[in-house]
Amino acid sequence: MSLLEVDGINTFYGDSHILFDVSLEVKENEVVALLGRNGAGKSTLLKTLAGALTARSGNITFSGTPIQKMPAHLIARLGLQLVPEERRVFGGITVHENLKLAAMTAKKPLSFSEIYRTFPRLDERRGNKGRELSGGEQQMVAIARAMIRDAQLILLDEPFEGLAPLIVRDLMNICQDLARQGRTIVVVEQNVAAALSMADRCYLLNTGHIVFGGASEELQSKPEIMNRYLGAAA
Ligand SMILES: Nc1ncnc2c1ncn2[C@@H]1O[C@H](COP(=O)(O)OP(=O)(O)OP(=O)(O)O)[C@@H](O)[C@H]1O
Repeated sequence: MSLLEVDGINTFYGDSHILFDVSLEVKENEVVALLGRNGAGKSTLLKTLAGALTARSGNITFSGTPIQKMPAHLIARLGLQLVPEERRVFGGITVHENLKLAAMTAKKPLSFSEIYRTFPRLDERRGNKGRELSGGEQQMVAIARAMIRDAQLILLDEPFEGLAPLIVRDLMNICQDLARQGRTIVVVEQNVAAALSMADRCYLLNTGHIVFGGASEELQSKPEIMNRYLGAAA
């Protein structure tokens, strides 16, 4: 059984039908990329998985539990955490305090030493306020918060947006480390090259429909699909 099974979900904003019979699966320890042009429905899909939006039909099973009707905070407690695009790091408190707050809402938080081993940069910056951090460091705090809550599945919405190439590389390494440590990652990213280089598999969304699902190398070997659905982004 896969860690996450999504079967035929349909999501709406009011009357606007955004996701059409979306099905996919994510296995333990995988890094899976969700790709597609602006407006394809990638963020809507992540929000539906995390319970921030409710699908009007279809099923979502996480670790064997049906979650499609569950509120977001309960889904988070089961071990599925969304790291939203805005990062939402508290600027007025330190890195360590940001992590402490996240740990307080966890069922079984990880130790700080474990977190700082994975994020040595945050160890160096643990006494700095959130607002003093670079964009890349804020992204690390956002991911570390999901990790300290012992998330099994971490959904990352455009984690590399606006970041310099060197910090993107650091973050990619961290994501691959997390997968090696037994966590599973789904990443939505406009930086197609970066997403494909870190993902084992990928799904391609076009106007709310899945038009490709398979190994990252398989997609890379199909330039006609890359051009048709990703265009200049590829
Ligand atoms: N709150 C909302 N109310 C109504 N429509 C929305 C809302 N949020 C998004 N949409 C619409 O849903 C569609 C999918 O948006 P979504 O943000 O999921 O796409 P995306 O693939 O993540 O694109 P991007 O990379 O631009 O964020 C778009 O047509 C968008 O205009």
